Amino acid sequence: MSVIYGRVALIGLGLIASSMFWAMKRGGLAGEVTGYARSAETRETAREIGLCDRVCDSAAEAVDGADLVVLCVPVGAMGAVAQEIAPALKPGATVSDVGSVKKAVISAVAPHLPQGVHFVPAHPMAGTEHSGPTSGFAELFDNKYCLIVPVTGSDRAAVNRLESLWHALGSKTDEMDADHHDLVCAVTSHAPHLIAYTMVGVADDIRRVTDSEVIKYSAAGFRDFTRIAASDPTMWRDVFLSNKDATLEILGRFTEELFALQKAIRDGDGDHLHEYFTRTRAIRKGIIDAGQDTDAPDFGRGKV
Ligand SMILES: NC(=O)c1ccc[n+]([C@@H]2O[C@H](COP(=O)([O-])OP(=O)(O)OC[C@H]3O[C@@H](n4cnc5c(N)ncnc54)[C@H](O)[C@@H]3O)[C@@H](O)[C@H]2O)c1
Ligand SMILES: O=C(O)C(=O)C[C@]1(C(=O)O)C=C[C@@H](O)C=C1
Repeated sequence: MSVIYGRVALIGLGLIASSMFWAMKRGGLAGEVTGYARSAETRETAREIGLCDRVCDSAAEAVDGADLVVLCVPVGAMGAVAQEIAPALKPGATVSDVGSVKKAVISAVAPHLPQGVHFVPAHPMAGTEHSGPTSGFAELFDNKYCLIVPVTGSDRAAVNRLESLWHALGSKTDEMDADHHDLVCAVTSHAPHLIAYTMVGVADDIRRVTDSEVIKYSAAGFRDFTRIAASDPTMWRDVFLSNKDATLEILGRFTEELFALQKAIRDGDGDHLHEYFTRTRAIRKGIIDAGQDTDAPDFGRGKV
């Protein structure tokens, strides 16, 4: 593959930025990648592990001369970071982000960007429960979607160039508007995380009664919940506070359905439970048939 941006700056050196860096190196997609993180400890770790060609001690220094700047900080920090880097941005540069919420990030970032700088928000639908500079790996984005959320007046050439970077990082891309993005992610990612956090919290309360049995006897189902519930607290606090409306809408529907299932159990309404579980099983089969569960081992195929 060939160089897509001469100079890329990554602001915030955690899971997503480090994975982008290793994937850019894998494909030779950037001439030079600079990086900046707020904490001196993170910058030191980045230097030690060779994360970024040059780790800078200020955000302004990192973005100086960059053709692409990617904001990889928690959603609640995006506005302040945009304000900090704005005076140092090169005219004609593209600013993008990888935030899990789009409407709030666009409102926080766009007002700070000078004329002549292109803003192309994006969101890779890929991650793990790990965070920090040592957690990234080049394959994270392979076969995953990256959602591109152009803003009003986004320059087409800048959007296409960013999409070509995500393709070269291994991802498929789709474009959508911010409202739609935030609703889709509330369903597919944000509400599920809150449910996992809650379930693990409930188990932790019960553990005090049953000693360590909850962990000792937990099989795959609960363990998967604990993986999700181990995700970074700062990141997820910011996601819920920034995608309030869509998350509350989905949680409202979730609660209604939960109550209906609760009633079916109390009433001994097996038909209701069976129909419901048959419908959800078909959804899983649809995902696998569409080849979208790239993490699923073969045991899933053909059996559901
Ligand atoms: N983790 C995921 O699964 C995932 C997936 C897709 C998108 N995202 C989004 O990507 C972004 C980064 O997430 P991550 O998982 O890489 O997080 P992370 O916690 O691994 O890394 C965040 C980095 O930002 C730095 N940081 C925090 N505040 C800062 C500030 N004000 N200025 C400069 N640096 C600052 C932290 O020190 C850390 O290095 C978030 O907006 C998140 O919503 C995360
Ligand atoms: O795989 C995981 O651990 C994730 O939580 C990744 C996940 C998701 O919910 O799918 C988390 C947040 C994102 O913004 C995008 C992807």
